[in-house]
Amino acid sequence: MSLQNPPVNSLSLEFLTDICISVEKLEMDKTCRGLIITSSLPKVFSAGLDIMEMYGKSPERCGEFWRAVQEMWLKLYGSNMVTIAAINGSSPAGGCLMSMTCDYRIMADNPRYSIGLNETQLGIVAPFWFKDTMTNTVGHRTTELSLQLGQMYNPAEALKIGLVDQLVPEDQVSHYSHTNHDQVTTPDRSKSMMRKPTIDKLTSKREADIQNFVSFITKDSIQKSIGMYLEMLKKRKR
Ligand SMILES: CC/C=C\C/C=C\C/C=C\CC/C=C/CC(=O)SCCNC(=O)CCNC(=O)[C@H](O)C(C)(C)COP(=O)(O)OP(=O)(O)OC[C@H]1O[C@@H](n2cnc3c(N)ncnc32)[C@H](O)[C@@H]1OP(=O)(O)O
Repeated sequence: MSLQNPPVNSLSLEFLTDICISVEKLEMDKTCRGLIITSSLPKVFSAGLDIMEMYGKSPERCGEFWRAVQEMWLKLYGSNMVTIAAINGSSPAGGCLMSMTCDYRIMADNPRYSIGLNETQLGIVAPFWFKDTMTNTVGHRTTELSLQLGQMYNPAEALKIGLVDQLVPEDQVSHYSHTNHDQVTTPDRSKSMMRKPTIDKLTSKREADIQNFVSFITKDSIQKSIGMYLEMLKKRKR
């Protein structure tokens, strides 16, 4: 599955819906045992959630958006396929979350790329299931430090903390993700045994999580920080 939503593969409601439909189709295809997620765009795996979906939108629309974010996570984290993230560019926040849902992460060894949960930098708190996914990937202490600082990691740092499993030359990410994943076997009951408690936690709190998100994101103070962050993103470009 090659992500293609220019300019930066931000996860809008529409794009998330497309991703969910694609994963569902593959999941039902009995001939398909594995899924490699990568990006068709240069330099960016995914810029994470589309910030425009969280800025100036109605509570109803925000709720619909958040349900789609949850659905993407539930489908990928609970997938019965072998899943590999071929991270061929930067992958902040929701992009990092998406790659952490996979069984194995291969990243391009380019120091200009970064990956991590940077929500703190936007003035928001990472939702509990983002935190749980990271804890399951890199452990409690690293997650605590990482979330408090909104830390982004270059590929070497990401490998060191176990946020990615393998670094490969940039032009070989696709090759390695198709051929070099002996460490990942066909998902059996171990995968669901390891992930089920985390999945059940969100499933049982899904509606409350949507309500929390909507009331948090529509607050004036949060809207103001998101607006400032958007300005910063645009200025940084000039
Ligand atoms: C108390 C708590 C109670 C309850 C808690 C409940 C809920 C918690 C609340 C909220 C949780 C919300 C979770 C959010 C997770 C996210 O994923 S937020 C998104 C975070 N993403 C980012 O910060 C990424 C920002 N982007 C970048 O760093 C760079 O763009 C990137 C490195 C990806 C690529 O760089 P480059 O190739 O140089 O591209 P540009 O920076 O020039 O960008 C091109 C244009 O794209 C626009 N853009 C970039 N990222 C986004 C995005 N995520 N969404 C929308 N638009 C984006 C950028 O502004 C440029 O636009 P322009 O061309 O200027 O119009």
